Amino acid sequence: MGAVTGRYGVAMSHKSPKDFFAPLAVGAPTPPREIPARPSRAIHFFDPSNPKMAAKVPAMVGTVDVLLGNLEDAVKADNKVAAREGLVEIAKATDFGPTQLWTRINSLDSPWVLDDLITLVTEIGDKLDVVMVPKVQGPEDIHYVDRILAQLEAKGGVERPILIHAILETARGVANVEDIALASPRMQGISLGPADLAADRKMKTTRVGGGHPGYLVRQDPKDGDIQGERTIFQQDLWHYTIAKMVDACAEAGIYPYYGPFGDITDVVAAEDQFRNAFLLGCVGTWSLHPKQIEIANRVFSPSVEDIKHARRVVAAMGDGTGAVMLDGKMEDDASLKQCLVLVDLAEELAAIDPKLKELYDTIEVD
Ligand SMILES: CC(C)(COP(=O)(O)OP(=O)(O)OC[C@H]1O[C@@H](n2cnc3c(N)ncnc32)[C@H](O)[C@@H]1OP(=O)(O)O)[C@@H](O)C(=O)NCCC(=O)NCCSC(=O)C[C@H](O)C(=O)O
Ligand SMILES: [Mg+2]
Repeated sequence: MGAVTGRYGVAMSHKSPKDFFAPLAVGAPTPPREIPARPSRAIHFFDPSNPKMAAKVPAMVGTVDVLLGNLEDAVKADNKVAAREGLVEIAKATDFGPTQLWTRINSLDSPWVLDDLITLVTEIGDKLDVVMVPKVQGPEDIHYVDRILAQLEAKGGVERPILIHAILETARGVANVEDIALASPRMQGISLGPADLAADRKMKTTRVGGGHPGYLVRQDPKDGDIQGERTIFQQDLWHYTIAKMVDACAEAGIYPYYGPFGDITDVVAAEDQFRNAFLLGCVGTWSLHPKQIEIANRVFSPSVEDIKHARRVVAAMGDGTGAVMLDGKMEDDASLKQCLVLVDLAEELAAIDPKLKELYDTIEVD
């Protein structure tokens, strides 16, 4: 098949389904056909060049689903090499048990990223689960990282393919989100990067994620009295982007995440933001401070009430077809499927979280 023309008349070439799943370097591991559903409720960021933070990492193993050594923004330019080397040291010295180890590399237009990839994959490639790539603009960025990872995995003798996670933090990235999600069999997921995205879009916010009191809808005036008391409803600045990202991820069979919530002290609003993302289909969020881990673990685990209801529906639906009445509400094949999303998630989480297992095991279905 010949070349086709994509957006803006740019020539695109086809790849056969067989080639899509072939290693991109001789000796590299075969890319995965499915991305395993591993719990990742909180992706906890730490700066490996910060001795205080680094010292806390070993004790966090088992308390958080993902530990992420951050090399990009929030690490001072003078500390980039120290952060990279610090991550290698921590990874070599730590047994991560059930906790995944991820990294966020520097952006693809930075002078550090090539050394980030070379060092991390050849030194600790066997311990790294996922490489998070910031400021992804389109599938070409994923193809670039995909090929380099394959070359380095082959060079370093890495036996398990390292997965790729993209951050959605440019307007062009949002426009291309479906193509990004489908760009490689290594794609694990996508996170919202609200701070960079706001800047790139020229939104007039100065916060790292969360809402804004000025983005609102006001109740209509009563009896034409525009000066009278009127309720205001603050709106969600991120709804459109998160929903678009969730659809792209669902189509590709990968996982969507909310990103950072920068107001560390406002644990209430952080919980709201995380819950909105959970309800909309995200599987997790970032944690920037230890106090955000507990919030994320709680919000991204189905509640006892949800699981109790879901199991009642599963039991009532028998072979899964037809319609039944439960507590005055109609349940059918489609609501059963929604309930199974929660039941399956509870099982995945219970497998790695003994406290949740105990909690879910005690639920009695009447
Ligand atoms: C936000 C922080 C700068 C706050 O740090 P600090 O002022 O030190 O907080 P505390 O005094 O409350 O800290 C108490 C102790 O806990 C340790 N600590 C703090 N944060 C972490 C952490 N993330 N991991 C492990 N340990 C942590 C402190 O060292 C204190 O220790 P001790 O003194 O021994 O008791 C800081 O939390 C921080 O830098 N967090 C990470 C920030 C980050 O990674 N930012 C980048 C991601 S967001 C982003 O990039 C935007 C996105 O891309 C977008 O575009 O939207
Ligand atoms: Mg960013």
